[in-house]
Amino acid sequence: MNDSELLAHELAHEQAHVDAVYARLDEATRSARDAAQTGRQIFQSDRQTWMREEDGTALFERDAFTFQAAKRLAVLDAEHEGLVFGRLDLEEPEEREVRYIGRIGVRDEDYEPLVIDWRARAAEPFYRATPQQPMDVVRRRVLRCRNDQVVGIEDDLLDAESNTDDLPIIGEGALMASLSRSRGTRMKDIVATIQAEQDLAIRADHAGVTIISGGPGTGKTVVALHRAAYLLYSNRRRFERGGILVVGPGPVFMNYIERVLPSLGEDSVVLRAIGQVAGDVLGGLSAEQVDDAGTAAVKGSLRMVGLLKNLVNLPLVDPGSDGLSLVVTVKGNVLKLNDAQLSRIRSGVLSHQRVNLARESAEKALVNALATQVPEDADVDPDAVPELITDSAAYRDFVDAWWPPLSAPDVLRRLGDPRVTAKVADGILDADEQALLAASYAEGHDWTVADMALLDELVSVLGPEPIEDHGPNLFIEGGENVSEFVTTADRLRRTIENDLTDDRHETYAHVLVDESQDITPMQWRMLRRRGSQASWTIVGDIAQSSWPDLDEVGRAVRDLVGTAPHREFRLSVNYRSPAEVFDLASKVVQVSYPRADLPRAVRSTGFDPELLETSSSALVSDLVRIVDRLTDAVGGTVGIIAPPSRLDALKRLLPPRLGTRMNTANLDRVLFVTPLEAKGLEYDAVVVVAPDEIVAESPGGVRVLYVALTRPTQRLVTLDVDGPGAWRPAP
Ligand SMILES: Nc1ncnc2c1ncn2[C@@H]1O[C@H](COP(=O)(O)OP(=O)(O)OP(=O)(O)O)[C@@H](O)[C@H]1O
Repeated sequence: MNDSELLAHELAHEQAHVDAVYARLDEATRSARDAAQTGRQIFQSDRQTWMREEDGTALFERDAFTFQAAKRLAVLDAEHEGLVFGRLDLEEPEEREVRYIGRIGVRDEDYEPLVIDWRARAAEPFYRATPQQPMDVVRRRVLRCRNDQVVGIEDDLLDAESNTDDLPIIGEGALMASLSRSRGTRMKDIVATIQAEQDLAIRADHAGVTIISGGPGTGKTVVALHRAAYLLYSNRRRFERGGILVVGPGPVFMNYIERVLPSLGEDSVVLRAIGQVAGDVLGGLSAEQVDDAGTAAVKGSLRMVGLLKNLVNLPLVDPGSDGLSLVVTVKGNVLKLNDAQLSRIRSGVLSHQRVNLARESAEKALVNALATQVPEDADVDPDAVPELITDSAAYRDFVDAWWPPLSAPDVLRRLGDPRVTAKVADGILDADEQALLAASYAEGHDWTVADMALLDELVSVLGPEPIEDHGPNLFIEGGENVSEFVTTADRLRRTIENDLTDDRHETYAHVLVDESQDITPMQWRMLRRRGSQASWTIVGDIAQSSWPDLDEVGRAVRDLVGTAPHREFRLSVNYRSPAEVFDLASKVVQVSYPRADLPRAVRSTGFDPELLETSSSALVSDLVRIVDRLTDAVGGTVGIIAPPSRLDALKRLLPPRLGTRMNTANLDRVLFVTPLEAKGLEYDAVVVVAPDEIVAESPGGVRVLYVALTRPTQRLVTLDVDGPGAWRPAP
């Protein structure tokens, strides 16, 4: 057989197995549908009985495994590259064993595995076996499928000693083939080509804190997402019920990664940009806008904790020159509390209760203090005094102004008044920092990402705002959906048990934080409220941090770890950047951050980065030419990474001029982002506009330029404006 006959023969052979898997799944889908139907009928015929989905399923235990597979198949994303993607040929003492590996496990009628779930122990050798330690694997085969058709095969021979006459070896390796494919606007899963060091991090124990570090392009994000899928597989009860939260830097990034988990058959993980995390206690409020570097540094700092406490304690009512006072007349007796007495009552109550939960106690304390002033010989029934006080208009008006329910946004907005900021920030922020803070809350400002953590902090200091009680809602919507029925009942029970002392944070059993080097200390506090009982996966690279104080970043993670069990993994290979590009990027970052963890780039393209120059007036026309050329040169995306001060103008001016040369499909391949928005993303070709301005405009300086330079998978062009560029490394 010649090579192409051999390939055709092998493809046909693998296709036969894949066909058998799909046939079995069709059968299982039918039986799953019948099972759901029967379950629903039982549920509907006896609505008084509590019916759990598991109980319904138990009726069909004879093929529960395949039933589950069919259920999970329903959530598998259509964009993935095939349900079955791998095959292992193992040398067993008796005979050769063949194992097929896939996104989900499937068994035949005799309960024999047709496909093993990639997360199962039996699939481990697919990822871990090496020629040095073959783990009994003779040949590892990656199958490339388009829908249910096998279209390609890539083999690795792991045990060269073994007799492989019956095992032909095809292709040049799956990893390289996968890395050189064009990138689209969505991240793809790597389930067919996970590397051994990545596999260790994915399958690490769930308890405590798992830290995954590594330079740009080492697969930290994609590994973290596969870890979420692995945790659900290995401990589904705990993590599906308790929930897994994945936090990333911004909405563009969240859109970029959102398809990975569905392509692995998982849709129960909550993905949130850091500006959306506090939405659970803020009525869904979220933010995308970011502050300028100086303001962001102030708002992210732990010093805000003390400042916000001062803010909450600052009375809302203007005390006037004589200070606050409360005067009530009861049957001709004048009762009075002065400023100092009122302050004492306020701090006494707040020493053990939060503002929004303490109004009742504060009123009790006020009434007691006033009642003791009624003379003993007064002509009043002592038991009637409290009611006489609380009925008086003077008392009611005073209490409403002195102790109103406070909303976190209203409280934070008070910082827009420089006099308020000066009072609460005295001894905490210097004058310049106070001015930045006050200016950022001036009339008409929008909430920023950093504000979300401050609002969250305020909610936890204030306590939840009292909500109007309309009584529990006993009507369940969507009654046919059995699992929702249970969830609604659970929620109801929780509300009754926890009542008002509940902070209403959503909490999770596992929290996975990506780009953790950019999480500010205030944001860590916000995240920890969502994971007080959780285990954690923390992913990041300090050398890409845009936060000015790197020690603070390290301290925040150490605090989180505390005494919990923890483990660290370092990923050492850069799968994204061509060696030519990464060589330049490493030289740039090392100048300002010599400790940067630099991975080894595995690919080279033969194209050196192009370091070009232009002038402000020629910038747009030069960019048009460059982008035009790059869209021809690469099959996927072209990213234009520009400093924030230039981005809007480029977004406006460039597309109309590009449009005259390109069709719409090509225009969709051109994307405009700031370096901060580019975090975690990648493009086939990248133009970094005005690198010196990127350094100057970002709190992280050169580290943020490093992020921009490490985004391309194939071509890099830098474009200095009005000068040769101080950022360029010495030749
Ligand atoms: N084992 C693998 N097989 C195929 N592709 C991989 C593998 N590991 C990583 N990649 C690819 O390398 C690229 C970089 O991965 P990822 O974005 O997860 O890296 P990262 O470490 O988070 O990068 P950064 O820190 O720069 O954001 C992605 O295109 C990813 O699909």
